[in-house]
Amino acid sequence: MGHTVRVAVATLNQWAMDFQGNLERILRSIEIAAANGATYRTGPELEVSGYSCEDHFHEPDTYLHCWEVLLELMRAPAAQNMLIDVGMPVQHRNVAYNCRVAFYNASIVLVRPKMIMCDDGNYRETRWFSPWTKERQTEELQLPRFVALALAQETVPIGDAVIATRDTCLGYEICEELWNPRSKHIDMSLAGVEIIVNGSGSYMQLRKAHITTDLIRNASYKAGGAYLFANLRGCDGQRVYFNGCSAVALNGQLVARGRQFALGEVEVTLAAFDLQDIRAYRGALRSRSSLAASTPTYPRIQLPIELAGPAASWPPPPAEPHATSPAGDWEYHRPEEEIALGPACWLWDYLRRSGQGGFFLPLSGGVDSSSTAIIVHSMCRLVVEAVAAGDCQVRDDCRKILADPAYVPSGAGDLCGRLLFTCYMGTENSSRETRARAAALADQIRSHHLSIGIDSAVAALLAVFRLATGQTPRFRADGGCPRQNLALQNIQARTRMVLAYLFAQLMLWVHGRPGGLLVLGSANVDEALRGYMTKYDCSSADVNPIGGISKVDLRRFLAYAQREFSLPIVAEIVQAPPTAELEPLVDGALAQTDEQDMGLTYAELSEFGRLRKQAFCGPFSMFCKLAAAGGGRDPAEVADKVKHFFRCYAINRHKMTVLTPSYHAESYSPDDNRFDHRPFLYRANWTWQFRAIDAELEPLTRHYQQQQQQQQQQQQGQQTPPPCDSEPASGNDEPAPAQPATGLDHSAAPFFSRPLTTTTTMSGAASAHHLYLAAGDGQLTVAGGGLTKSQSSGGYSRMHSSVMGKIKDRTGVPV
Ligand SMILES: Nc1ncnc2c1ncn2[C@@H]1O[C@H](COP(=O)(O)OP(=O)(O)OC[C@H]2O[C@@H]([n+]3cccc(C(=O)O)c3)[C@H](O)[C@@H]2O)[C@@H](O)[C@H]1O
Ligand SMILES: Nc1ncnc2c1ncn2[C@@H]1O[C@H](COP(=O)(O)OP(=O)(O)OP(=O)(O)O)[C@@H](O)[C@H]1O
Ligand SMILES: NC(=O)CC[C@H](N)C(=O)O
Repeated sequence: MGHTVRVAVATLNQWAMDFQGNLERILRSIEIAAANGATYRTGPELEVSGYSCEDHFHEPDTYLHCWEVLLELMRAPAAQNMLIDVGMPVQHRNVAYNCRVAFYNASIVLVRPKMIMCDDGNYRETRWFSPWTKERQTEELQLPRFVALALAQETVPIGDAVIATRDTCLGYEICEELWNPRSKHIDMSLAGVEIIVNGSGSYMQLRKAHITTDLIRNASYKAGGAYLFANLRGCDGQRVYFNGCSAVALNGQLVARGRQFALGEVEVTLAAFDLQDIRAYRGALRSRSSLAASTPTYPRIQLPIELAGPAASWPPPPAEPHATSPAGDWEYHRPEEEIALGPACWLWDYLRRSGQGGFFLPLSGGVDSSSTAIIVHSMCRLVVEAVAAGDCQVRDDCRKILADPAYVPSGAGDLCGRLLFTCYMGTENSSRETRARAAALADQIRSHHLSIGIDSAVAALLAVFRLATGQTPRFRADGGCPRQNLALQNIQARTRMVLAYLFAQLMLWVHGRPGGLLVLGSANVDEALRGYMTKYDCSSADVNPIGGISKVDLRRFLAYAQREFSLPIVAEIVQAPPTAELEPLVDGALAQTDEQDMGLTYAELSEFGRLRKQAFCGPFSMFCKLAAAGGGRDPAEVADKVKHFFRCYAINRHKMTVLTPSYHAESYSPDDNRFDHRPFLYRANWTWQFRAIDAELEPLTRHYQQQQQQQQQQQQGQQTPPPCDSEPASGNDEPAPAQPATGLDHSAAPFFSRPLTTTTTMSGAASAHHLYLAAGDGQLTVAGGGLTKSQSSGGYSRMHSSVMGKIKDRTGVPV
């Protein structure tokens, strides 16, 4: 008798409503598990139906087909003599639950419904499912008649129970239950559950991967035991990319892990661990043991089998290409790598599942469309690597897309030349430089490139207008008013979109291939937020891989791609000032740059975007935060920028309702369709809110002016005493914090570039607000205790300004 258990954790690239494909992928993972001697197999959340079925979870068919798939799995030869659980929706007494269903041979052992739902970000679980709220209770689930008949089993326990085998005990927490402060693994592990299993549907966001790993590691460190985390990976039919990273942790250490980004549809992470190590570890945690002694027990479903076996009986380590182990050191991808890999994998899923023959991209030679082109190139690199590594699924998908049954890519360039069609669409306002940059990039990534002129199309449309109205609109440079100037820009931009769809439909016909191309969009998140885009121009496309990524991160990505993918032209693309090139040159010089046009820099926009969505700031608190961060800026200037931003945002919010579906990469995404639910008809002058800013501005401006005077005096060599309200309170100064690990790019942040310390404490709601405010980046950097309450009793606003006066930067200068 051994004590060592070998477990298999499956990472699956499932597809919502693809019951056939999902069944095959689950089966494949079971076969790999069996071939590698695992006695237990688990997989991701809702793996049978796919996670993103959404309102299909209201359809009885979805439940029916899940039970049908389950029966198929239970009958499979590879599934015999192994404890297996799968994620699927189950209805019990007219309530739908998101469940793990455990079975052994021909018997369903337990149905464990999810107890804590996820409703943040892109998640909407309570729209379809209810949480199981009866703690440590089970009921009998009446199996559907055809299942009962097939299995000769009428009912199965459903509820908050665990499975006790002869040698160990196993329990479930499903995805969000790990993220919640009352995580289910805590009570279960105190009640003697040794193996905690988490089937997840966790999607990727930039800089998020470490969170899941930390949670798993911490869970098994504090509670002891084995923690099995199985996640989905890829695009299952929605904007998100499921994040992979399935892992096994034991007593605080990761012992096996799967990949975050990969094209393979099935990956099985194997791990073996000694149950005695869990017992020894837990026994030595004395505080845990005394708590465990008084912890109420769970209903235990007795299963008379053994999960452990003598290691000698196992087959030799896997020759399987899809099996990975062990963990080694967990390496996180940097954000720029995440951009290179995540959207690339997502695009691959989208392309092969859409049945289209490739991509068409209007390539302007600017940062955004170039980033999109390079992401497709990155996708081609991944495809070539996977084919070279022997992934037949990827090879076959590739052949199907290209309609070439014998195709083997000779390199990423070769594949890119067949999959990606780029097109520069110049007008008389386009410069030689952007045309040349687009051509050079196409050459370096080896896309199939065209460079065309669209002036005749624009002229034809304007002729129709002239004929109908007798009027000829003029550019500003020729004496036209802003309305005419804008209309003349937008007609160029929209003509590009019409032509893009024409070329996408016909380019494969021209090349003698069947099918059409998906049109790629490259509008970026910040421009969308500001409304600096033409509705239904090339920002409207079939799909947009960069629509959730800020310009700041895109630039980092381009720098990375230049190096890693050897694309020298990218240096020029990054350095060139972003411009739309829709207005005529003035005296041969560029008359239009994006930042000038927008009245905001991209760095500022990025900051506003974060404050609006991630910090939930309205105009007033956005102003307060930015004014507090100071950076030596005139508060009046900050107020103007904030108002300008909110005005533009309000006027243009309607554009978010028709944003092209894009890869979800950031929690500040303004995607109105799924993620950022707001009105699209605003009172754009924000009367009430802007008045609050103005009231706040007055004392701040006074203070700012004082400060300016002081600095001038200091510069003139005069020693002047500091104003009384900026006197440091002794003992309260803390050293300036190290650069916080919040993901904020301080090098690019215009307002928050200086970490702050404060010399005051505050009380009540206002103080909490402003403590955070002073830090400006989610990190409290405030000296503790010892200060009097604000003298102000005159309400929120006055208290705020008195506090503001006491906030200092690291050199002690009040801001
Ligand atoms: N609340 C509301 N709900 C629904 N629709 C609303 C609306 N308010 C206006 N509209 C409609 O929206 C339309 C106006 O939006 P739109 O046509 O986009 O036009 P508009 O926003 O006026 O102009 C496009 C903007 O993009 C900028 N731009 C500059 C350079 C390059 C590019 C580029 O794309 O290459 C763009 C340009 O400077 C300008 O700020 C109109 O049809 C109007 O009736
Ligand atoms: N001269 C052009 N040729 C081809 N496509 C263009 C051209 N100008 C613009 N586009 C397309 O229209 C989209 C929106 O144009 P816009 O001027 O707003 O560019 P952008 O969002 O700043 O992107 P980029 O950085 O790629 O120029 C671009 O991303 C690109 O796909
Ligand atoms: N499916 C879920 O329960 C998601 C849980 C979690 N909040 C995540 O982002 O991964």
